[in-house]
Amino acid sequence: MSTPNTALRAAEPGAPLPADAVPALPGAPHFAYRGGRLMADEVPLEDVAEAAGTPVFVYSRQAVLDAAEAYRTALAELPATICYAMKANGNGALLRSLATAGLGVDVVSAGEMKLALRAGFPASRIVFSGVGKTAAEIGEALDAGIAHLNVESEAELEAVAQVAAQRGKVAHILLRVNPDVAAATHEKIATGHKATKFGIALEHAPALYARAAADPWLEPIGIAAHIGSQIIDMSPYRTAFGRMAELVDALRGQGLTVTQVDLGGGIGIRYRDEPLPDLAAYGAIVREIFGHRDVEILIEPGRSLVGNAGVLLTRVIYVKKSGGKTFVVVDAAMNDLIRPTLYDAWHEIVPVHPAPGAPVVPVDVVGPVCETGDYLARNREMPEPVAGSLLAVMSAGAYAAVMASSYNARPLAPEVLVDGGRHAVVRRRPTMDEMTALEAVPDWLAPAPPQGDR
Ligand SMILES: Cc1ncc(COP(=O)(O)O)c(C=O)c1O
Ligand SMILES: N[C@@H](CCCC[NH3+])C(=O)O
Repeated sequence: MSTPNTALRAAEPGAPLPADAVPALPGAPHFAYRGGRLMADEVPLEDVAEAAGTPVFVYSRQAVLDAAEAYRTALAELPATICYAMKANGNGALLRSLATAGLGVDVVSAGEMKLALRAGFPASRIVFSGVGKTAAEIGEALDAGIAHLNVESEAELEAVAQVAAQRGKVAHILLRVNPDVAAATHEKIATGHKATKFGIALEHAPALYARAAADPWLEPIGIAAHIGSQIIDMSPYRTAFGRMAELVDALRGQGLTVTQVDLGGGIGIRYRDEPLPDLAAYGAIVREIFGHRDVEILIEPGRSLVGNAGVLLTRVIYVKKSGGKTFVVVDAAMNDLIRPTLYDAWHEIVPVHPAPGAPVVPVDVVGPVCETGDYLARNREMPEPVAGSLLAVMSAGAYAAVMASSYNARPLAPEVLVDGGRHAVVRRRPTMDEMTALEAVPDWLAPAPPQGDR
C-alpha cells in the first residue's frame, strides 16, 4: 500500500497533486485532503491551529461514533456491551459523546471511575479493571455501585472480600484470567501471556471462583481476559476465547454460575500500512464461541475507537541541516506524544497544506525537548516542510494526550473536538500559574531574590 508520504512524493514539481496521489490517510475519511488542505470533517485544520494554537490535539467526534457503530455491527444480535477503555483517551467531551451513544466504559483507577461517572456512564455499565486496585479504590467502587469489578489475583480477591464485608455491600466480580496467548504486538503492550503481571492463571481460576462463590460478600458473575493491544491478526482471539469458553463450561460443570464474559480490548488500528483489522472476523469468532453459551458479553476496545479519530497538529519551528541530516524541529515533542520513543511507534506525519514539488528527503521530525529520544519520526521520507508550516501527526487519538507530561515545563497541549463543521476547545492549554498551582514553597526557604538580582 502506498503511504501518504510516498503518495505525496509522486507529484511533479509545481503540478497539482494528481487525484491518485491524494493520500489514503490513517483517519480517513474523517481526516482527508480537500481543496489542497487537510480537513477534520468539515473543519480546515489551519482554522483549529489559528483558534487554539499549536501543538494541539484534534478529535473527530463522528469518527469515534462511527468506530463504535462498526463494533455494534460486528456484534449485532449478540448480547454485547461495548465498554470503552478510557485509558486510551479520557477527554471529558469524548467520554460524554460515548456515554450518550449508550456505550459502557472500562476504567482502571478511582480517578477514571470518577471521570466516567461525571461523563454520564451509569455504574451498571462500568467495568473496573486493573492489577493494583487499592482497598480505598475498591471501597469507592462499591460505594458507586460499580457492576463489574475485575479481580486479577488471589490477594486482590481477599481485599475485595474484606472491603465488601466491612461496607456490607456485595461485590459483583469477574475473575480476570490470563489465557497465556502470545499476540503479535510490541512486547511492552502484550498482556495475555503468562510472563506478564496480568490476570490469574487459567488453572487457578476454578478454585478461586469457588472460593468467591462461597463468600456471602462476593458474587462472582463471570470471567475476563485482555490479551494485549494493537492486535491486527484475529487468530489469538480465537485461541484466548476458546480457552475462556472451556473455563466457563468447567465452572458451570462445578455448579457455579457464570453469566458474563469480558473479552477485553486490543484490536489494532492502521498507523502505517497494517491491514485493517477485520471486525467482521472478530464478531464471527465471538459469535462462534459464545453465541450459544448463554452469556452476556462485554468488550473493552480503546485504541480502535479513538486512535484514528485524532491528530496532533504541530507547527514547524526550524528546518535544521546538520551532520548530513535534516531535522524538522516542530513545536510538538515527546512530552505530547511519547509513543515513537517508548514503543518505536510509527505515526504518519503529513503536511496540512501539501506543496507539490517539495523535495522528498529523509528527515528526523524532532521536538524542542532536551532529550535525544525526543523525536516523532526518524529517517522519514517526506516532502521537506518549510518553517512555519503545519504538520499533522496522524493516529494521535489514543494513548497520546493521556500519556503526555509537562516535561521541560511545557504546558499540556490543548484538545479540540470537531463535530461536522464546528469545533470547540474541550481542554485548554494551562497557564503557567495553573501549571505551578500545586507547588508550595515552605516558609523556611529563603524568599526568592528580588527580580533585579537574578
Ligand atoms: C484490561 C484492558 N482492557 C482494555 C484495554 C484496551 O486496549 P486497546 O486500547 O488495545 O483496545 C486495555 C489496554 O490494553 C486493558 O489493559
Ligand atoms: N500505551 C500503549 C497501549 C497500552 C495498552 C494499555 N493496556 C500504546 O500506546 O500503544
